[in-house]
Amino acid sequence: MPAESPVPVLPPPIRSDDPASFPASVLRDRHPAIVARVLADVPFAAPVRRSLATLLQDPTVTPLPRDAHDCEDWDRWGEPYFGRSMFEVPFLWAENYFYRRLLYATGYHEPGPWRGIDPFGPQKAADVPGEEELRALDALQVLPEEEQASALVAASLWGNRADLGFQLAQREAGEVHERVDDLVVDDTDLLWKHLDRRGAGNGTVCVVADNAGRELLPDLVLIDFLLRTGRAARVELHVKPAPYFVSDALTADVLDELRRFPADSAIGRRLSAALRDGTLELVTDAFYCAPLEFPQMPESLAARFGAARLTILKGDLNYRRLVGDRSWPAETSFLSTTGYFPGPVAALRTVKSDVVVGLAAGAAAKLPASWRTSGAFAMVQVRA
Ligand SMILES: O=P(O)(O)OC[C@@]1(O)O[C@H](CO)[C@@H](O)[C@@H]1O
Repeated sequence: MPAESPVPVLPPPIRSDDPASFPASVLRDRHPAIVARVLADVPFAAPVRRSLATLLQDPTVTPLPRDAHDCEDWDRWGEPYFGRSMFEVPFLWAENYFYRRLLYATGYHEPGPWRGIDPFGPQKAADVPGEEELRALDALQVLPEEEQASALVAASLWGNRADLGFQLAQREAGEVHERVDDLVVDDTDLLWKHLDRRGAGNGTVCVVADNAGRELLPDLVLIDFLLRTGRAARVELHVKPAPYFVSDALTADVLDELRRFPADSAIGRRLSAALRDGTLELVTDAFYCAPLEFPQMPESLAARFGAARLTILKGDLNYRRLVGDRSWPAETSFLSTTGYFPGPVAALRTVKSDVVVGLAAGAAAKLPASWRTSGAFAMVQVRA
């Protein structure tokens, strides 16, 4: 570890026990709004509606029912927390637990007619990119390569606002924030410099996706650019194995998105061909829906990231899992919190939760009070 990046003292994990905090508002206000929307969108029968209501009424963390296929994993992960309130356990853990219980209630994994039905499907379908967005991204191909590169990073970065859980909460609270488009850390040049250094790693770029729809579309166009310009010999697109945080992308969402490219779009055709010949590989892992952070990733993922030229992590939640969902002082170095990651890593994230590292000294104090949760600010951080 370089001298300027000593291993920082670990601050405590973020919890939701302060009623005035952002995490408390997520558990208290956002989760019920998410459940209400699922119940409005999908005609689930009474038992499902009852289980979802119970989940909201009683915040006590309990083991998963014995017929859940992964109950033993959750027994292990939940052991320190069973019997406690979701508001007292680490925030990241509590959120993961909420989504897991929601999927259990709707029978997503269980044998039966509702197996594999995405409870957030109707919301995802209602928020798809329009023809205009597709055409605008398509049109970038005529620009000089450098301009395409910066436009695509910006599109992929700001696409991260397409987070339906976040939008739902803002609408409920009547807070639609002004879109300031401010980058509080911008390592974009470093990102391209690293990718231009051909020969680093095995030529693979891993993209760990976040939201489907409006975020996934620019991600796919960025992937096409990386492949088309030789900045990546192959790309792995990592998606969630099950519905998660409302709008997170699944394999089915990638396929839906590819179908949305106009028939005359070369991008759509190239991406489908890349999937067929393996230069674009879809990857998923149970880790992505587990209440864990990247230091706890399985060997198989660590090996992929370790061999890659670069891993691009999209979104707020991946950021929290990368640096640790803790109350870091904002000036903590990005390098020191990501030193464990097995290969070069870039985070593209609009700031939608309290966790932030890598800011210049004094920079946070100049930002508006709600800057960590408004979604108006963003960061591109790279550890090459
Ligand atoms: O990962 P994403 O889609 O960028 O954001 C996920 C998010 O909306 O969910 C959490 C609160 O539930 C926060 O981390 C963040 O605001």
